[in-house]
Amino acid sequence: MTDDEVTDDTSARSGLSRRGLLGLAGLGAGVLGAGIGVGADRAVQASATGSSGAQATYPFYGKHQSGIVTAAQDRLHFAAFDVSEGTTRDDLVGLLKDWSYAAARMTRGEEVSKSGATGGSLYAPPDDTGEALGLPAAGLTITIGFGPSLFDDRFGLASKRPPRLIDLPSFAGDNLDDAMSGGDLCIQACSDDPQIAVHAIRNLSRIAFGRAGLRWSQLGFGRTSSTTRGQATPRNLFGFKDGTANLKAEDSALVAKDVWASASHGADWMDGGSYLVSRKIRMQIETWDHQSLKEQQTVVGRDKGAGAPLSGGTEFSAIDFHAKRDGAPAVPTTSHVSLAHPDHNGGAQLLRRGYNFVDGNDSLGRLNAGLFFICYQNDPENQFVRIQTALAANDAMNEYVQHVSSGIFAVPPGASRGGYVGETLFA
Ligand SMILES: C=CC1=C(C)c2cc3[nH]c(cc4nc(cc5[nH]c(cc1n2)c(C)c5CCC(=O)O)C(CCC(=O)O)=C4C)c(C)c3C=C
Ligand SMILES: [Fe+2]
Repeated sequence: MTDDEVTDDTSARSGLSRRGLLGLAGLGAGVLGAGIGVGADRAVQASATGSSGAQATYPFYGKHQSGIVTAAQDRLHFAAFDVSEGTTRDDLVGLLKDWSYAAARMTRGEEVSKSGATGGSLYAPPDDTGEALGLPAAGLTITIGFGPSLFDDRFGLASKRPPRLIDLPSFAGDNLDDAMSGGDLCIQACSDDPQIAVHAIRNLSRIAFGRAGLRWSQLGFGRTSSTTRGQATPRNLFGFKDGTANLKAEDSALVAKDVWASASHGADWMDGGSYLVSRKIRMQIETWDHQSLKEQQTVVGRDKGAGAPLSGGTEFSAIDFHAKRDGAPAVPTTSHVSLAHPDHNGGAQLLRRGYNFVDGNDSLGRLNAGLFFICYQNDPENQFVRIQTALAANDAMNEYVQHVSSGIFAVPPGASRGGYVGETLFA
């Protein structure tokens, strides 16, 4: 636990709102009358079995939301929502309170409400869907964000839009699917157990029923970045170590400079928050697999085995952009790491937190696979946009990748104990 986090306790709100319970019922007041267990104090059934990793829990309340510098878990379920027509500002606040209440419980390994999957009325749908019963939280974090569209004229938030929550420009080579992009709200659920991450999104979607609906969602596996020095660098679907030069939680001065938003950035309510950019990047893995090892390493700019820069050394050696091989730069100027490196982007750095994905296959028998890229920063224009502009123009990797979905979200600071994510925005 960092100094910025506070331990969760049970002093939070006493239960889901009536609207949240209606969402769980999926119907109306008649069902409520049938007796959903509002506030019923039944024992939570999540058991404490499994490995020590599975036992990991991260606090929901704190200065920053968990799921940003938290050691990247192995699985992801990411969801974007649109607020439903007719939803008022008060309804939206109610939704954020309900999400925070349920999220705080789930991150402790509890069900979404006290009556949960089996403790309510026999004649009403249970509050919790039940597939996480008996499973530990497995390091579940639930991170909530607000898209630019939330700051239109529907909820009186236009004047509160942070100047750094920009609309992303289009980049060369983009092939974005609008239906899989954007969204008023997002939830990033990460856990070391895929069932726990899916359970979180499924139940938060139910709670939102009538107030917000799922716009798009993405499952991910095999984190493609380390976010702490204690983690081994994982590999992406090109088979390369990914995350070597990532910002790490231990780099506290850099994290403070590059990740956390501050009141001085033009939106007081974002102090302690961050900005999330998501890009679903399809990777032509069959084409890649036909390339020689030399070509693959030339594209990345690193060695495939150890992950060392092509200028020499070991995985964590600094890249020497002046080193020459056969009279040419040892790390090609069009290699991915050269173009993405802070030295070539005015010092810009990102905290990357992406995941591999495989969504079945296409009609030609090619895997629909790639990287669901997620990064956090406090200045998307001068961080993600700057780096992606350079990559889109010249990256040798472009021959093998295509961006198909895009999102940007303001991720507010963490909730105060018993409060809710977004409380500083609506204060
Ligand atoms: C705009 C930001 C980035 C996108 C989009 C992106 C896509 C992408 N990356 C890989 C694989 C690797 N990336 C690596 C390093 C790296 N990538 C970015 C940014 C984006 N990548 C940065 C800032 C860096 C670090 C550069 C540096 O400082 O050296 C690496 C090398 C290992 C590492 O340092 O993490 C790999 C491998 C893929 C496959 C991909 C899209 C599908
Ligand atoms: Fe990269």
